[in-house]
Parts: sequence; structure tokens; C-alpha cells
Amino acid sequence: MNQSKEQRILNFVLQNAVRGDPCSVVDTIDKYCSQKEWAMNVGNEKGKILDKTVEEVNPSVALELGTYCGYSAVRISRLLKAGARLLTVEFNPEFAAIAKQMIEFAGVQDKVKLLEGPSQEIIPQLKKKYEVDTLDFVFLDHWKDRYTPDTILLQECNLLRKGSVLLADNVIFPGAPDFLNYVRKSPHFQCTNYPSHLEYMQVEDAMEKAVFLG
Ligand SMILES: O=C(NCCNC(=O)c1cc(-c2ccc(F)cc2)cc(O)c1O)c1cc(O)ncn1
Ligand SMILES: [Mg+2]
Repeated sequence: MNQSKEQRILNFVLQNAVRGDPCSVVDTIDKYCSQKEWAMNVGNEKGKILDKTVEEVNPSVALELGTYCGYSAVRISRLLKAGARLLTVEFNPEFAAIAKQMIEFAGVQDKVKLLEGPSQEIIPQLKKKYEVDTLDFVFLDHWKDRYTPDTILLQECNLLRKGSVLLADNVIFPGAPDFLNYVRKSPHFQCTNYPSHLEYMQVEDAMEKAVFLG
């Protein structure tokens, strides 16, 4: 049975990156996806915006929606302080299986919990089942039409506190126009736009930071 692109990315990492070295895993995925096969990782240019935001927030509890192959889970968790954790949600079982191996190879499995299932089912379970009080940081990188309903759901589940930071990928391409509208019009969010480019391409994209004001 011929391999998936995601399996080819993982194999390239297993053969070319350094086990236990998150930076080498991130760099190796970027090398493969810029030279051989495009894939929807956040990439290095937007990845630097992600890094700066994570370092600013220095989260104890972070949530990622849309794990894919685990590129941003490895990228985020490498910056987390001792005892801090990242919960990452992936709906697609094939992607989740790849991401699990990627996270373990990078050696960040003690900081990352991969939750498999639809975000709208997992978010309401975070407090009781996953012992979350509130989230310090949320990276939105899943289906673009889920950004707004899941942002509303996070508020309804009392998972945001004054100062919780949301960072959304792809607000220009593929685009999340309803999300931009929602957070920019809401009195409960302070928004900042970070122009960038689509991963591995010269197509315009951007990330949006939305700080919850309570
Ligand atoms: O595939 C699931 N999520 C990926 C979300 N991410 C994206 O769709 C995404 C897409 C692109 C992209 C850019 C250019 C282009 F031509 C095509 C796609 C870039 C990105 O940076 C993304 O993040 C998924 C499956 C499922 O069954 N349930 C819930 N989610
Ligand atoms: Mg993305």
C-alpha cells in the first residue's frame, strides 16, 4: 500500500534528524517540505512569530488545535518551562499516529499530550477529564471554519482568563474571515495582526493574535 505524504515526512525525520533534539526535527521537516513535498506545517517564517508569542506568554498550560504531523507541537513544547504542558488536538487518526511518533522522536512526549478527536468534543472535556483550570495560550491551526465556533466554545467552557492569548494561523490564506471579523469586533479581545507568508511559498498569509480581556 503506497505511503502517505505524512508518512514520508516522518520517515525523512527518522532518518535525518537527531533523536531527542526538537530543533533538528523542526529544521528537518522544513527541509523536506521546502525541497521535496509541500505540507501544511506552520513553517519557519510564521514559526518565528509563534516562537516569539510563546516566549512572551511563557504558558504553563497551552492548547493547540490542529496537530497535523506535530511540527508546531514540537516547536511550541521546546520552549515550555519545566512542568508546563501542551495539549494538542487532532481529528484525523492518520495525522495523529504520525504526530505521536514525531513527538516521541523529538523527545518532548513528557510535555505534550495528544488528544485525538473533534475539537468541539474535546474542548468541553478539558476541565474535568484533562484537569485544566484555564488556558494561558491557544494556537488555532485546524479547520479554518472551526476557529470562530471553537473560540466561542472556549469562552462558554470558562477556559479563558484575563490575558489568555489566542494565536491563529492562516487568517489570510486559506483564510479565516469570519474569525477575524469576530475577534476584531468583540469587546472581549485585543487583536494584533502579523503579516507573513504561507509556509514554503511566496503567497501572502498572516497570523492574528487575540488577547482575551475577560
Ligand atoms: O486537515 C485538517 N486540518 C488541517 C487544518 N489546516 C489546514 O487546513 C491548513 C491548510 C493550508 C493550505 C494552504 C494552501 C493550500 F493550497 C491548501 C491548504 C495551510 C495551513 O497552514 C493549514 O493549517 C482537519 C481534518 C479533519 O478531518 N478534521 C479537522 N481538521
Ligand atoms: Mg496552518
